Amino acid sequence: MEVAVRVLPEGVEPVGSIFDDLGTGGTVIEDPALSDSYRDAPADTQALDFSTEPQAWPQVKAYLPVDDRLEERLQRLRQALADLPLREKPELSTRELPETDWATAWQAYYKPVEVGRKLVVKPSWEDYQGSGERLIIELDPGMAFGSGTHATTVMCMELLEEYLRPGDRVIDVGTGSGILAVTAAKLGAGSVRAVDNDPVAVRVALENAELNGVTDKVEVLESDLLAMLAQGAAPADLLAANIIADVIIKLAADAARFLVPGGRFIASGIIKDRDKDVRTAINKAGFTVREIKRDGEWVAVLSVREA
Ligand SMILES: C[S@@+](CC[C@H](N)C(=O)[O-])C[C@H]1O[C@@H](n2cnc3c(N)ncnc32)[C@H](O)[C@@H]1O
Repeated sequence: MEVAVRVLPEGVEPVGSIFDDLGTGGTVIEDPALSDSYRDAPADTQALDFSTEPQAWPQVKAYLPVDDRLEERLQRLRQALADLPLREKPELSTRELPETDWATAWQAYYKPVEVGRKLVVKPSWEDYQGSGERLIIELDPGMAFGSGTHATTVMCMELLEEYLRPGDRVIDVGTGSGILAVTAAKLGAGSVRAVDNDPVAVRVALENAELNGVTDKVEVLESDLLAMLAQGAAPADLLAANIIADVIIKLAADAARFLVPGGRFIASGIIKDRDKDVRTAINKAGFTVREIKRDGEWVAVLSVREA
């Protein structure tokens, strides 16, 4: 059930706290004043629907399961709203929504994506009828980043296709769904060490390694960047990191330490305004930039560790 409370601006936070206490697990705030401030803004706000004149007060919405606790929760909500010391009483409305499996609704829009010359990313629940020439990366990204549809992932996969050599020892930093780790294994890497600081990503990456039958090659660890990969452990021939510019800058010196001379460093997640800063850090860490890929706002950089 959608529960909406229209309230004076100063009541938005208190209403949010009331919803928190009810255990709604999050709220939506629709603030006409905020929408008005976007009204004259250009291009990227065009998706907002201004077709109906907004009422003056903001609205706080939350969602409750329709179960035997609903009536008691609504009663507590009404009481808490009545107790708020506001100049005007908030207005409460409720609306029952059709049952949808929100957690999996996105799956309907996730289809196989061909990447580069030799790869295809296939959702685990979809069929793919290709010519049989592409390597299939089976994927269920769940709550982890890395479905193969983001420009940064695609550019990293294309660079892997181009620069990975059979038998390479690979490190994938910020593995997310494990998409780059699995791609590396399928392209012929000898071993892949994948790390992420998000335990959900670690679990999902392992599941995807299993789905693709590459657990003999892919190891997944929870780690802040390279912290859990002991210094002095086997060096790598190729290191990929699709995170964000600031993290790549922080990682560059360690990446150089982990790579053999001539080792390749694929860095992405770089927004184009930060491209120069990242390349400066990469050069300073002892790499020579060999290739730069761009797609819209995003940049990926392939560099090689100098001898
Ligand atoms: C943009 S996603 C990339 C996922 C996947 N590698 C891809 O190319 O699609 C970045 C991932 O880096 C992880 N990450 C961010 N900061 C990190 C850190 N300090 N150490 C390890 N992983 C990190 C995030 O949890 C996220 O899963």
